[in-house]
Amino acid sequence: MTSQTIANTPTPEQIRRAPKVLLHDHLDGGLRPGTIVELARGSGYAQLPETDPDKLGVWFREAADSGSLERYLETFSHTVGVMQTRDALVRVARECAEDLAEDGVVYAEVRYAPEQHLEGGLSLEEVVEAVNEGFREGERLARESGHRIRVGALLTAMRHAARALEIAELANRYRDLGVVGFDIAGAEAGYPPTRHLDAFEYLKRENNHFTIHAGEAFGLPSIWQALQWCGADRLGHGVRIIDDIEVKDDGTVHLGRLASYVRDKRIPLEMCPSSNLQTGAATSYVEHPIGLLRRLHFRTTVNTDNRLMSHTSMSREFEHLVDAFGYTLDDMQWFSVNAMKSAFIPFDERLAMINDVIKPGYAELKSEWLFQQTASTSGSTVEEG
Ligand SMILES: O=c1[nH]cnc2c1ncn2[C@@H]1O[C@H](CO)[C@@H](O)[C@H]1O
Ligand SMILES: [Zn+2]
Repeated sequence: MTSQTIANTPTPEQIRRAPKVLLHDHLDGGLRPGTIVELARGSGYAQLPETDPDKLGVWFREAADSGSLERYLETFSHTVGVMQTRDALVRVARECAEDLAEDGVVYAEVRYAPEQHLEGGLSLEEVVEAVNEGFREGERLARESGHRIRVGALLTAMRHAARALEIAELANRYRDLGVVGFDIAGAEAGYPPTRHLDAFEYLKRENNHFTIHAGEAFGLPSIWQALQWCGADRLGHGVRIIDDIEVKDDGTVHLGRLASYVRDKRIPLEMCPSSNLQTGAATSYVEHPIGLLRRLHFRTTVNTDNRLMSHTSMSREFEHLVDAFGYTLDDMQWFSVNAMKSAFIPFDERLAMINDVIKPGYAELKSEWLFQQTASTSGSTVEEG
């Protein structure tokens, strides 16, 4: 191993400081346990399984660790349950932006389903405006404590419900006003994305952007529909694309037509390793398809999905991947640039984030070893030649 590769294996501290880009994070999957307890107390929500924040955090992680997407999703009734007022939404969104910024995320697209936050009498518009306000506050507070982050919202429609067109119209109305795109989420098996074709066709006519949760709890047909019937710009998870890739005994790799299409068209895959382990979409970090997909140069990105349920953060996801695959700061930069290229904000802004924020951030981290080595070993590892 050369000194360069030793230095390039990032420490947890470097991973945290590295500029990271997050495309797949659910607002209602990332609350601080302490906030849930306080919001429940304030609103009279009495169904929480624990009222001690630490125990509640453990409860979410364990309950979500069920091996099935359906059971994983049941835990959201408690977070959604305390997000029914304007103040609660502003607070949760503000803390989300602050927590991501603290973790070194410089750009995030955070999604939630407005239709799930109407029980306290808010309108869809009031929900969107409250969340946007929280994100703006969080960005400002982050800046005051020395972090820079930009957060855009994705509006999600629930795939078992029938409000997708309405939510797509909402996303279009709030375009350039804090909302950057649209998504569908919820149980995948039995709810193919083509159920919501009208919403996707509407968004295409409006030149708007959308991603679809596909290839998580269901396989290739779901990915195929999301791309070829619905026209998704990105795939939420998409891990099952691995079913269309054959690795032969001699190490050669054969891609089926769909996997080839995904790679050739540079379709971004929003991969969420820890979440996949909990829902049974993958068996371990080492065996997670992200390793192969990155090697094969698919447009792979690293994401959190639900920081609360998966007890994770962007830094933790990268720590797991560094452990499993020996990734370096160069790999981290590759994932981050991939994610930024795949964001739903305008091209010039993506480019500026890549050239003026992400690349300089990694260059700074990557250069640190030069100075550390000079100071600590004063030339003892210099090779003759
Ligand atoms: O990994 C996932 N797959 C599918 N649906 C999900 C996942 N994580 C969260 N949600 C669903 O998206 C809603 C809006 O944020 C959440 O309430 C949850 O039901
Ligand atoms: Zn998700």
